Amino acid sequence: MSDHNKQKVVELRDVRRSFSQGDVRIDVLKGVNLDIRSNEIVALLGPSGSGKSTLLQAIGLLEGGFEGSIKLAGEETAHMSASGHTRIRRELLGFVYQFHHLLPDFSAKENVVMPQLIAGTGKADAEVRAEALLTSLGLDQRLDHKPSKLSGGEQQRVAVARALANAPKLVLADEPTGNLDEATADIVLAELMSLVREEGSAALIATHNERLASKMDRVVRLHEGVLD
Ligand SMILES: Nc1ncnc2c1ncn2[C@@H]1O[C@H](COP(=O)(O)OP(=O)(O)OP(=O)(O)O)[C@@H](O)[C@H]1O
Repeated sequence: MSDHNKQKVVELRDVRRSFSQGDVRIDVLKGVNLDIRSNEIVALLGPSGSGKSTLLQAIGLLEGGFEGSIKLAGEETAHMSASGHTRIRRELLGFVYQFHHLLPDFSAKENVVMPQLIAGTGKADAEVRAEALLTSLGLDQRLDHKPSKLSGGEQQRVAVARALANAPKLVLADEPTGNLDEATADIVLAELMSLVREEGSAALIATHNERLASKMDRVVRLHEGVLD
C-alpha cells in the first residue's frame, strides 16, 4: 500500500484553543492542521508552554473547548456527545503520560488487565494479553509486583503495556520518558516504538528531546500556535 492510500488515523483541520485567565486571553492553538497515517510514529516538539499537552488533550478527547475539525480514524469528533468521546477513547486510543499513573494497589499485570476488562474482554484473554505485553517489555519477572516495588523505567514500561492493552489505533504520549534518566529514556522509548510498530498502531509523542525525536518517523513542531 502506498503512503497516500494508508488510512489516516488523525486529521486535524484548523484546531484552535484559547484560555481565559481573568481579563487575559491566551490563544494557545491558533489553527493546527495535522495528518497522521496508520503505522506512523510522529514526534511533537515545541518549547515549554507552546501547547503540546493541550494538543494531545484535543486529540485524546480529554477536554472540551476546542474549535475546528478533529477526525479520528475517519470519524468527526467535534460535535459528538461525551459518550461518543468515551467510546472513541476506549476503542481507538491509548495514553502514556510523564508519570505512570498506575493503580498503586494493583500488580503490574492487573494494571494491564484492568482496561481490557473495562473494554469488555474476558478475564482469561485479558490476562494472556497482559502477560504477553509485559513479557515483550522484559517484565516477565515483575508481573505480580505492585508499582511501588518497580523502578521508574519498569513503571513506565507497565504504563506502555497498559496503553497498548486494547490494541489502540493511536497511542498519545506526553513526555513518556521525561521522568527517566537518559539511558533508561532511550531504552524505554525504543521499546515503546517497537511495540507500537509490532501492534500496527500509530503514535504521537510529545517530547523536549530532539535526539529522541530524531528516531521517530516524522517530527512536527508547535510554534506560536501552529505546526511548522
Ligand atoms: N486549563 C488551563 N487554563 C488556563 N491556561 C492553560 C490551561 N491549560 C494550559 N494552559 C496554558 O496554555 C499554554 C500551553 O500549555 P501546555 O501545557 O499545552 O504546553 P506544553 O507545550 O505542553 O508545555 P510543557 O512542555 O511545559 O509541558 C500555557 O501557557 C498554559 O499556561
